[in-house]
Amino acid sequence: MEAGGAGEVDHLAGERATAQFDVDHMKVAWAGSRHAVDVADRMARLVASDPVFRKDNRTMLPRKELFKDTLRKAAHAWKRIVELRLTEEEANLLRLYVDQPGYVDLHWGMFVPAIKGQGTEEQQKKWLPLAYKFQIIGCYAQTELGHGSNVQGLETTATFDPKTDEFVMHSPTLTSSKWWPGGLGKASTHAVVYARLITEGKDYGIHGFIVQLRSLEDHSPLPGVTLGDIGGKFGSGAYNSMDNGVLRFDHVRIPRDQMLMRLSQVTKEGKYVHSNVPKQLLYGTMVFVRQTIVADASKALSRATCIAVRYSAMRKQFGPQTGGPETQVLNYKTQQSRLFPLLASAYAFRFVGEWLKWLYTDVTHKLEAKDFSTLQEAHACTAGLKAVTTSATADGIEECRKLCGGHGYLNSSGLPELFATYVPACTYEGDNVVLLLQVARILMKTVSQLASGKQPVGTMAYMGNVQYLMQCKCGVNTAEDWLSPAAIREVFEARALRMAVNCAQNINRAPSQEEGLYELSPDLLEVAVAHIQLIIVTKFIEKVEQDIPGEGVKEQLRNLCNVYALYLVHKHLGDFLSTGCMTARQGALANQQLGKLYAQLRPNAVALVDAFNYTDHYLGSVLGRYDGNVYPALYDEAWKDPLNDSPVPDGYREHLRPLLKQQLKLSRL
Ligand SMILES: CCCCCCCCCCC/C=C/C(=O)SCCNC(=O)CCNC(=O)[C@H](O)C(C)(C)COP(=O)(O)OP(=O)(O)OC[C@H]1O[C@@H](n2cnc3c(N)ncnc32)[C@H](O)[C@@H]1OP(=O)(O)O
Ligand SMILES: Cc1cc2nc3c(=O)[nH]c(=O)nc-3n(C[C@H](O)[C@H](O)[C@H](O)COP(=O)(O)OP(=O)(O)OC[C@H]3O[C@@H](n4cnc5c(N)ncnc54)[C@H](O)[C@@H]3O)c2cc1C
Repeated sequence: MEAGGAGEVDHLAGERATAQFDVDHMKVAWAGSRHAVDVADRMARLVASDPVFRKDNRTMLPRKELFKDTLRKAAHAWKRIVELRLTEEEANLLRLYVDQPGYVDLHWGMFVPAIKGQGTEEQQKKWLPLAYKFQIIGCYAQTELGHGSNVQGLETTATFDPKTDEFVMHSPTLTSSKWWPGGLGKASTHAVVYARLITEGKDYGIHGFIVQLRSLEDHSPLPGVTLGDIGGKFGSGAYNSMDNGVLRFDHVRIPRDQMLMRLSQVTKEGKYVHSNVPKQLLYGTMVFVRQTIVADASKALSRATCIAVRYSAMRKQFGPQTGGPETQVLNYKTQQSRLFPLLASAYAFRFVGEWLKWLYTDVTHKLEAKDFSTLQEAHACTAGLKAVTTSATADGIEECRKLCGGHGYLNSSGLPELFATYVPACTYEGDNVVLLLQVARILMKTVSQLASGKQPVGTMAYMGNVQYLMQCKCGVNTAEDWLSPAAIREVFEARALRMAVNCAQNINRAPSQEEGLYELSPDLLEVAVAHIQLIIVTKFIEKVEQDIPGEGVKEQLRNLCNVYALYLVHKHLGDFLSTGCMTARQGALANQQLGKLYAQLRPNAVALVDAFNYTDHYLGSVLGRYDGNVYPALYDEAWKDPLNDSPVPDGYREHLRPLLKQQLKLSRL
């Protein structure tokens, strides 16, 4: 927990004293409201003080024990949620702070939303109460051994039999085996299974079905159902607590009313009826989860930067040539230029995540009123932001590990496990490249419609300003000019639009649209990234323009926003120069200003990560401790490794002793 207890020394007190803003108010800005800070605080402390939720031994547990530990924690969490009558908000936070991937994530995160989004009212009435009380455990079984990205390529079949009013679920090939769903391997009793609907001899494509997989009596797989875990995954601990599973059906029968029938129905005679709604609503659960993944990116990156900032403030290496105390590594300009953009990105992702949640809620309300006009915007924003934020976060966690030097490589730093747990976010819920290509295709469509005078809306509205943005010149003359939000916004808009228009022109030169899209797909990725970065920068600017209480809080956020934007200008300078948005001199001025911003951020760095309000339990890092007392913690942690249980290791008698004795004999010859 945080420092302040009797006898504790705050080794970072000096750093905290230099902060130029009110940390308590920054906590509110980060969490979204005073209420959010208070609830999070209570739940984090509840978890941290409960011995069942201990996790410092997690990377040393063999897989079977780790899995059992996950079941124990999930059951205990549920017991506490019921005993304490926690609200949904409190329960979600409690699960977050337990911080161990497990079947409950998929049960609450995908199974329940899939039924809510795609089930009829009657189906929701039947299944949701069972799920809410954990009388059934569900997962989301979409991906197969042969196809994940290409959902329309899935092979599992659900063939309607009008004689018995049932669907027959079948896995016709090895590649049709469901493969990857979390919670499927060992825990789930039910799944929402995506399969090709076949009725009256016709294949109507992919639809969702609720299928019971295991007995509710003894948990054994039901007849015709083959189930198992797909095996160990990257890293120690990490995502290995999750039972990602394999599932095969051998002509398994389910009642007709277990097809999720909100979007389309099959009558008892076998007639297929599609409601008058876009087919893409079938992908609604993925859109929902992609939106939550953006919020999670800021959590993961803020954890990593919290560890790296605190440790860098405490770690010292080298000193002035003239002697004197050694230098805190956080004072090295190279350390700042690697770390501060990541800190700024954590804040940027937090605020764009907040905005995306608003967008998602708004679109959901419109869909309920049968207004589908914002579906494309929701898809483009969730897909693109999921891709850009998860890739940057995965890279950022690894950079934080390097920023902590050798100690960052130890499991006790928390960073290897954080990375191993986080990195599949670049793949699940849509491979990032596949998702960015979706965004790019929508951008290409928007460009092609500009000539007809159709005005783009939402986050693409800037493209309507094509006449101006295609020829405008950046007005920056001094480094300080880069502090203008209007100047920043304009270069990001001009870069994104010009890249999109250039790409569209190149595609038009190809023999066919399809060939053009295929040949230019690497360029299309960059077009999508430029557009999504514009959204993140814009939402950060808009956040800073709001009324933000607390001494110095707005100034710090403005500084972080400028760091984020100018770091991107520096990193993608090639784009900005090649599209003619700015000159090389203006690029140099941006970099000059970035250096000044880092210097202003430096005295606030530790307080800016304190504002995340993470307990030591949640951080799970000896390097990121609130009190900065790193060395005794590192030293103590080493002795907890099972290898140190005895001074002479197992295996000495069989493998070391004979070797050493033989060397002794040889030396006597
Ligand atoms: C409290 C919450 C806690 C949450 C905790 C969660 C923990 C997470 C743990 C991780 C679990 C992981 C789960 C999974 O991974 S589940 C499996 C996810 N799988 C995927 O994401 C597959 C990706 N593939 C796809 O989405 C589609 O196949 C793809 C979009 C790539 C292609 O679709 P399709 O074959 O239909 O073809 P098109 O590209 O031609 O698209 C046709 C039109 O549809 C539009 N479109 C596509 N997707 C969507 C969408 N989602 N919404 C709206 N519209 C969509 C597309 O733009 C095309 O439009 P046009 O016809 O106008 O061009
Ligand atoms: C930890 C984890 C948890 C998961 N949980 C679930 C779950 O609960 N439920 C579930 O149903 N699924 C789950 N999945 C599966 C996940 O959704 C898929 O792995 C993901 O959608 C990627 O699909 P794929 O594996 O088929 O990759 P592939 O599509 O085979 O990707 C391989 C490579 O091909 C590239 N590629 C593919 N298509 C294109 C294209 N059109 N253009 C250019 N490049 C392309 C990709 O960029 C990638 O580099 C999980 C996966 C992981 C790793």
